[in-house]
Amino acid sequence: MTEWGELVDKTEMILPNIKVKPGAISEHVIVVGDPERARAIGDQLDNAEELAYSREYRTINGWYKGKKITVTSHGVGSPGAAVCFEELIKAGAKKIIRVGTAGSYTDELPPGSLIIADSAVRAEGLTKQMVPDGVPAVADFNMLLKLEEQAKKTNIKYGLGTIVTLDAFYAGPVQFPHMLYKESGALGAEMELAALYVIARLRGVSAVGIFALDGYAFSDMNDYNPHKDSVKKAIQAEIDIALETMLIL
Ligand SMILES: O=P(O)(O)O[C@H]1O[C@H](CO)[C@@H](O)[C@H]1O
Ligand SMILES: O=c1cc[nH]c(=O)[nH]1
Repeated sequence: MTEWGELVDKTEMILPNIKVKPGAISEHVIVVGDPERARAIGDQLDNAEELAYSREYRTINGWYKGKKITVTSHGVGSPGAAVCFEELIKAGAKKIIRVGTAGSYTDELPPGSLIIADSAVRAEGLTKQMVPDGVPAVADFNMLLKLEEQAKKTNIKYGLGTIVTLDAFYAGPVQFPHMLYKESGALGAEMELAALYVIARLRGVSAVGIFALDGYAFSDMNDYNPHKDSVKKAIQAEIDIALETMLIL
């Protein structure tokens, strides 16, 4: 008897949200929040081709120094980003580097410097619906070492440590617990890394994250301006570090 599954032509299958076919991407994937950043990275690749631009998810294939790389934007916030990470993994992603921006917790890492995140605090809601409390959100150790190896070759300042993944960007009457996390050892805050680390570990793939600091997490986000030259320079530096890391993975 014919099984229902046999009637589905897998070559015609398309992932519902990122709108990419399984197998159409590289195993080496860079993920970024901003579709414009995805395009900018695509501009640095040879023979770049946009595979899809669906919702906030823009996916570009290209070649960096002879290595096939895919770049995808995942938008802002863990739930939407998680959809992207899951579908990228279904499409064939095995080594994922998040190239993001974050707010700093410390004067030792001023705007314009970088954080390489060995771990993320799960201060968001998405992973709580997926795995129990206490499950850590951690980087792949090998990818972390390789990423730091490349960062050391540059003269940009970076810190290696924990980043906090939050859901809210603009505060309400409830204050963000930034000071508590800072005193607990975190270096900065962003909005998607914990989801990436938890999902990568769950699905058996590897991931790491690097962040350009675009301000201080404690400051009033109504004055947020991530478009300063020093931040643009740091974003370019982390893109270069991520691309060079892909060559040795
Ligand atoms: O610059 P990206 O990669 O989007 O990362 C950070 O910037 C966004 C907020 O402006 C959030 O997505 C946060 O995680
Ligand atoms: O989530 C983010 C991203 C960049 N800068 C911040 O302060 N927070």
